[in-house]
Amino acid sequence: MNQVATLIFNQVSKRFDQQVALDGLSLQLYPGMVVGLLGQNGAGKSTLMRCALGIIEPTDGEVSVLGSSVSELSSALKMQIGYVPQQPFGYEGFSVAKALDLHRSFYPDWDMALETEWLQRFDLDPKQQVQRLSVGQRQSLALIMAMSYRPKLLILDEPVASLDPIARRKFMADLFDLALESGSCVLFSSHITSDLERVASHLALIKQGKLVLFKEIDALREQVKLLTIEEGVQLPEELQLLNRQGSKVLVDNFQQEFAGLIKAESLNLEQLFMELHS
Ligand SMILES: Nc1ncnc2c1ncn2[C@@H]1O[C@H](COP(=O)(O)OP(=O)(O)OP(=O)(O)O)[C@@H](O)[C@H]1O
Repeated sequence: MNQVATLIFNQVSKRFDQQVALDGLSLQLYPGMVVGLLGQNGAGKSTLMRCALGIIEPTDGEVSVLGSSVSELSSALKMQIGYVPQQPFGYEGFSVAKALDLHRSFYPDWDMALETEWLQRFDLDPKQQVQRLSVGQRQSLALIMAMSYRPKLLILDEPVASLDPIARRKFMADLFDLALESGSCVLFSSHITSDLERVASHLALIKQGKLVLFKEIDALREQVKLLTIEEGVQLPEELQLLNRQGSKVLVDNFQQEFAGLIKAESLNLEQLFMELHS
């Protein structure tokens, strides 16, 4: 790939006292990717995102964003990054319109038409006071604020957790369109595997701070398989072992049948997640 990577993690570790939150994690994301980040509670998803934003510093390793070390990002590059945390965020005492006015003033590339369209999509009333919005409505407002300047890197920490199913579906579909249209790279975490399967171009799976799988969603079904094998069978070298329970073996990079293989099953994302953690 000749493009400049939007986000690079190079052997990044983060420890909080004795707690290892990220463990030698390497990852490269490029424009147009919509990357779903999946992992158990406490796996390190938020820590990864906060390192990518420069909110916290890694204990070891390097993070670079849009070609610059994250600790030395210029103001111009910072304006190319959008972020919605798990729990947004201030603007109490403001109406939705006033909050947007203020937020917009920081971003010269703000797309007013996009803002208006998304206010309507989320059915947000510009006259409503921010502190009277429901949790889901606040989340929607935070999303509009993070997306309306069409950032090159958009980081969303469980963006749809508080949205109702209709708003969630719409949001996910729009997110994908927006990324395609503007060449943005999107990194989002979600525990809703069906959303991930539907909209993400890539899956990044983390377990105890380690990246155990990073793959195009379309390649998952073909290459990640739950194998049942005969006792004592040696696995072919090309297979990458993800988990093992007796004769059941979860592998990546499956290519062809081999002697001693009884069965090879494809898994959906939820099944894969369960098998990886069994
Ligand atoms: N500021 C902190 N101080 C101490 N430990 C922390 C801090 N932030 C995160 N951790 C620990 O690091 C680990 C990873 O946490 P993180 O919030 O990244 O997980 P997560 O995958 O986002 O979880 P969830 O799905 O529950 O949001 C956890 O064990 C957590 O307790």
